[in-house]
Amino acid sequence: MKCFHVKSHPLDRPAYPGPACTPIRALAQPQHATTNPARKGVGLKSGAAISAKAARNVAAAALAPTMMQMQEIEESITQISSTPEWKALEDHVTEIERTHLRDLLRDSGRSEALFHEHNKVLADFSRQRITSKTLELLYKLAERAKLKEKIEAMFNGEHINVTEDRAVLHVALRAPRDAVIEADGKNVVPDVWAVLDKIKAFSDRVRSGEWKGATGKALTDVVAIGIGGSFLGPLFVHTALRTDQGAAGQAKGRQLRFLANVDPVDVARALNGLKQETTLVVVVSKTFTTAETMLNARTVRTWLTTELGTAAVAKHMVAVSTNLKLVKEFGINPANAFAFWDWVGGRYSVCSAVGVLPLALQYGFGVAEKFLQGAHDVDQHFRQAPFEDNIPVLLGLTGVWNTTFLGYSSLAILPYTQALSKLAPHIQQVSMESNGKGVATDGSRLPFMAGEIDFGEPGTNGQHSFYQLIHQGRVVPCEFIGLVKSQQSVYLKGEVVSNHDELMCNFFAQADALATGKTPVELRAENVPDSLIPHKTFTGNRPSTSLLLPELTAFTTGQILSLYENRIAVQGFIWGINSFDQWGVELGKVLASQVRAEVHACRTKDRNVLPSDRFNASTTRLLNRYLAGKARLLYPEPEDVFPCDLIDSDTCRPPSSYV
Ligand SMILES: O=P(O)(O)OC[C@H]1O[C@](O)(CO)[C@@H](O)[C@@H]1O
Repeated sequence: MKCFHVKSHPLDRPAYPGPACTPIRALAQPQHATTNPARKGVGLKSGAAISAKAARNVAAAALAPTMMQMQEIEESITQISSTPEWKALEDHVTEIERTHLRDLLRDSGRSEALFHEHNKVLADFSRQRITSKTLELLYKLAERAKLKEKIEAMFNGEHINVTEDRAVLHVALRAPRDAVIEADGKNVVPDVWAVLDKIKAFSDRVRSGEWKGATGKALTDVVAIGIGGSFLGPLFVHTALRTDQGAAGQAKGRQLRFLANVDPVDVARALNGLKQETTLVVVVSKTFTTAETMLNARTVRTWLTTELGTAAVAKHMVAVSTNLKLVKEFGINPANAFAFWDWVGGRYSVCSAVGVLPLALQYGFGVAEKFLQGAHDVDQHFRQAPFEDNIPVLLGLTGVWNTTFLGYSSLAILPYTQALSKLAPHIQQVSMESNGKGVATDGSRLPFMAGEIDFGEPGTNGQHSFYQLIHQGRVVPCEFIGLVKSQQSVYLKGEVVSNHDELMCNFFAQADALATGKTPVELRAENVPDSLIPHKTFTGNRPSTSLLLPELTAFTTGQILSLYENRIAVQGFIWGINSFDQWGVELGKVLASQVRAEVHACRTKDRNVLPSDRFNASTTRLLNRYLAGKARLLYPEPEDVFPCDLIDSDTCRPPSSYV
């Protein structure tokens, strides 16, 4: 195995040049009020001790009208946990604790009322620990939290992302061409469709072979470089479509791969077996400053240009970003850049060029468009259906009920199809980066835990992994997703059921097993020895929701995406938090850059030991062990011109002339 060393490109910016990432402090936090970075120069003095109310007023006066509207919405409800509606739900918990799902499920009228359907998406909430009274109380909480108004504020392009002073309009990315959705007084839909049209034209040219690489060959393979929201959503959709017959038929002879991790192992895996002359690289980064993505982009650019020459970048590299200036500085022709906008959050960007470009290159624009239509379909349902019949709202409300009131802090996402194996990783980011917050939108500290811990695996694999815990250990609310029809049909003559039926038998059985459990009485009736009865007893009463869809296509994949995105928004709106910023991610980035500076100093100056005052004793010791290790690699001084040489991985050193 060889590794290669990459010289810096003349067009590269200095390392990690992004704006200083000062985590925002709460606007209205009494002891820590400070400047809102979204409105430079109008904040409060750091450390000033003022009342929360005064802070809100000063901050509000300095904010845009749309942000003030949002503040007004919040004004009457902060904190949601001090309202009578919240208290009523807390009191209701004792009533629910006296019930058991085993009994609740005997009431067929209740079950009937807890089924909801939208455009063939069937949702069964009957295995949630709820009664009609629970729902009534949750609707009252939603009213108190101004859920309806907040949903409207989102669709109307108000700046509900208050800490970044931005609209949150990913719903506009999947709106039909003739829709009107305004952000800051401008209809954004024509801009969205201008980019979609550009993607269609470009992907048609690449797929037809009209767009040729540097050696005149058609580009059949695509490597999409991006991380977080610039990776997980597109990977989820690509994984969902790979075995869909309609989509797969469009992808014959083509490959789509992703490179996310800055780990050189991921580079090696992503490029393994690919030929530069038939590869198109899509660099996907909203900011175009993300350290991992930019290093990977430079690495792959070197992989291309070493083989094909510098001019090949024009034919082999395109970009998706909101930062077209940096795209140009990187060396990608702006004509080959696909824009999106700051009103699209990274984790909500799969319906922008972030997802649509790689998907259109792989499956054709028509398939990608169906995905957008599916997401739009559920957006419409979310905006229009009464809460009592609104699947994303009910998913969100039951999520709040489970997490906040019943105290179950996690959620298992359990699709019974391998094609949805990347749903849980995507939703982990959407949910946990959105709702993993410790402060309300006004900056006051939350007196309760927001957010939930999301994880999941496709059934039945998960059953042989962590289901023991969810059946008998901690209570983990589950979301089961099943399909009536599989993407692949297999039935072996003589088998009791088809392969898909076998899979789905588990889908139905698991939800009931969790709800009803198994009692000692039942076990005795089955002659289970007394010594084993405690081990085989399952208390049951473990909540779940089942979603049943007709099949998994581009359209229904879009529906699933919108169900989750909007469910997560509902939870954030109820908790009174800003689900659309991610300041928590920044702290780690800042610390990583301090470590990077020290590692660089050690590598370039052949300094063996870190000065002891840089980090704590633990980190210093670990870093010293790392720096002294076998993988030690000496860098040339920065001014050295360093050709892209392959280095032997045994010594992991560049050629001796450069050391
Ligand atoms: O698209 P970018 O700007 O490279 O950012 C990648 C990801 O980094 C984050 O900012 C933090 O993980 C995400 O929100 C985003 O999706």
